Amino acid sequence: MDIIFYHPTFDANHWISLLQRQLPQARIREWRSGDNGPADYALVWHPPVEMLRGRTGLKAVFALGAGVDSILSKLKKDPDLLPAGVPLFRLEDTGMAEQMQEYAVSQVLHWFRRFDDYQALKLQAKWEPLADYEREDFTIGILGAGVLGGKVAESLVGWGFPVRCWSRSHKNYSGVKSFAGREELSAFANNTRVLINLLPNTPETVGIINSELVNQLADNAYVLNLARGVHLVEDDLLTALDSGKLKGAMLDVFSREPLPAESPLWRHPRVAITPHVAAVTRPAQAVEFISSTIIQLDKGQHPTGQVDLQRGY
Ligand SMILES: NC(=O)C1=CN([C@@H]2O[C@H](COP(=O)(O)OP(=O)(O)OC[C@H]3O[C@@H](n4cnc5c(N)ncnc54)[C@H](OP(=O)(O)O)[C@@H]3O)[C@@H](O)[C@H]2O)C=CC1
Ligand SMILES: O=CC(=O)O
Repeated sequence: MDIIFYHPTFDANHWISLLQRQLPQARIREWRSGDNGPADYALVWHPPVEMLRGRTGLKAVFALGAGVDSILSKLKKDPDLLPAGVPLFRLEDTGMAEQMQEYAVSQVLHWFRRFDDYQALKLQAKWEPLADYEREDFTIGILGAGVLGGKVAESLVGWGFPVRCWSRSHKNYSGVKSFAGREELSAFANNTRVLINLLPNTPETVGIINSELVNQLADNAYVLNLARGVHLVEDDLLTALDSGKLKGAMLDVFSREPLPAESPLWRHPRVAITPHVAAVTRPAQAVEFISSTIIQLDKGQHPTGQVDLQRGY
């Protein structure tokens, strides 16, 4: 079995040695421009078109992340990016769910315990105990209830918050109220105090966090965007923060990354920012998932993780 690997920034030697341990029989190499040698599987992130063009003999391509929007948007512009008929797989969890849980739980607790207010008071040297928030007034609404959204929901249920989720199809997560489809989006938003986004970037989800949605949230609501910048209409967010509808926002992802220095988001006192680090690819866990998927494919089985190219996730 031949495997080719390409990532613009990852340490290819490290990945190849991890893969080799899991798949000792495989011949694994870093792909470089001009390499037209044999390949059964390709592991990629932002692959050059030349890498996969015409490789119809591939058994699968693996994206080295959870979101495949960058690959699918390039594919629209250049159909040679992925050989027709070859399945595309993405990383399912591989350590990202735990990171998303840490991020979401810590930020929800930060807002729930009013650390944002205490930080503002501290800057004025004011000693002022504030009234506690009640959990029943702190409904958490999670947009996207898949691999990552489902796990984040589970962890927030564990902290005793009322949790609801919104997805394409209804879910049956313990302690979580499920809403599905556009027709239930308003009911989902109504009374949501903390809106967490874990949707994939598809034509249906772009711009979903806009004035219309935000105005349906509870008053003094918060937005936590962990998925993709294009989901959020940044001007609508700033308007809602300035009008007082929203109390705060924490953003990990932006429509332009790195976020340009002139963006007003950097300077807004109630916006917190991290540089797209909510959940990073963990090589050892990713390699375990990819190797096990390869073994299942080689046995003619149907592993999970295949991207539906029509649906876009
Ligand atoms: N900031 C970061 O560091 C990272 C961000 N991400 C982002 O998180 C996203 C989610 O990842 P993951 O949980 O693995 O993805 P999944 O594919 O497992 O889950 C996606 C969820 O979104 C729902 N969904 C998709 N389209 C719609 C729609 N049109 N209407 C309603 N619901 C919809 C799906 O519904 P259904 O279940 O019914 O199909 C599913 O519940 C990734 O696509 C990526 O963009 C991922 C990793 C790191
Ligand atoms: O944003 C990261 C990903 O894996 O998707």
